[in-house]
Amino acid sequence: MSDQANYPYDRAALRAELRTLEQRPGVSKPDPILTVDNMQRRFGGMTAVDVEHLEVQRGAITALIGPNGAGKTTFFNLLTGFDRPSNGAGSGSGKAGWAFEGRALGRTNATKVARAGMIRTFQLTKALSRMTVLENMLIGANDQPGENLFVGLVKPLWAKREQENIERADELLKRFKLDAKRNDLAGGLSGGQKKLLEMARALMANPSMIMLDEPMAGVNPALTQSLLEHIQSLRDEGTTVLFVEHDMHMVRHISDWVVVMAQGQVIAEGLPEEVMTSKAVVDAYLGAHHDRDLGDDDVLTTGVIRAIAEEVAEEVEEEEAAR
Ligand SMILES: Nc1ncnc2c1ncn2[C@@H]1O[C@H](COP(=O)(O)OP(=O)(O)OP(=O)(O)O)[C@@H](O)[C@H]1O
Repeated sequence: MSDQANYPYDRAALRAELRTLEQRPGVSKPDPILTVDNMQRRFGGMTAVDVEHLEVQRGAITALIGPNGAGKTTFFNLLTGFDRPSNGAGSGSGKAGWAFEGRALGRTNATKVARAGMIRTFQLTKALSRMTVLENMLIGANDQPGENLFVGLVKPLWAKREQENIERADELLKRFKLDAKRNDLAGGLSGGQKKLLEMARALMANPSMIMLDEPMAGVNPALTQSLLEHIQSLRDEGTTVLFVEHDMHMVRHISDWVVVMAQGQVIAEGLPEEVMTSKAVVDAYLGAHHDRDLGDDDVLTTGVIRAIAEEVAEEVEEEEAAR
């Protein structure tokens, strides 16, 4: 799928390498594709994001979890140029600095971040819902003719590029089993199909890293497995995946590494089976939920945390017994 189709992916080797790392916030990774330093975002007197240092491992699926209001979406917005850090960006002391593939992104706008290969998914807005599935896909291409005056002026090149984009869109629609919906309005798709379209659209730009904001939200069980498989196959083809998700079963099953945020800070990092049951993490969730009435759609309730902790403990015991 991505340009790194020949990436020598070996999940066991990657996991083994990650297993050797110290499990603490800000730990260095063997091959980081994204590094973040000193990123702060305040809204009035409230600090929504305060990340001292974070590295995202190339080729891995990294989950970003944390209780409601932890700052995950704000952090995504900052990384992708849709928001600006309160402490400014650049290399000066006290400023936020972040680099993708070694390239500083602090002063880069959202379009350029996307061109650099870091693409996030977007929910279907009203305007996008009124467009067809194919039109949505074409919007995802990084080199839309309309965007580039020079290409727009050179008509034959323009037509060729558009044809290539259509071919790529058709390939992706087939892969995501949306080809039968190609000419339907995107607004008419089911919740799960919309999620697939968001992912397929992001892939039009051939990203080296894809950022998914709650890929499982609103997806019915029939499509859950298919979404999980798509995410895993992206990773297996060499695309780095960073995703925010509340569905802890999904996090546990597909992540190679988990980063936990609470109150704007990274409070823990590690292997899913270890970090998700660590005391600091459970306390962060319980603390956040402590004085609040949980809505029905809060997937991560105290009961779920306990159930996962028990499930993980059983698996660890079985693994140990098998050794
Ligand atoms: N534009 C804004 N103006 C004021 N406060 C904001 C704004 N955006 C986010 N916040 C606040 O910043 C904090 C972090 O919010 P954010 O949406 O990033 O958290 P989150 O971890 O993504 O939460 P959730 O899991 O519920 O989506 C919250 O307290 C939120 O109310």
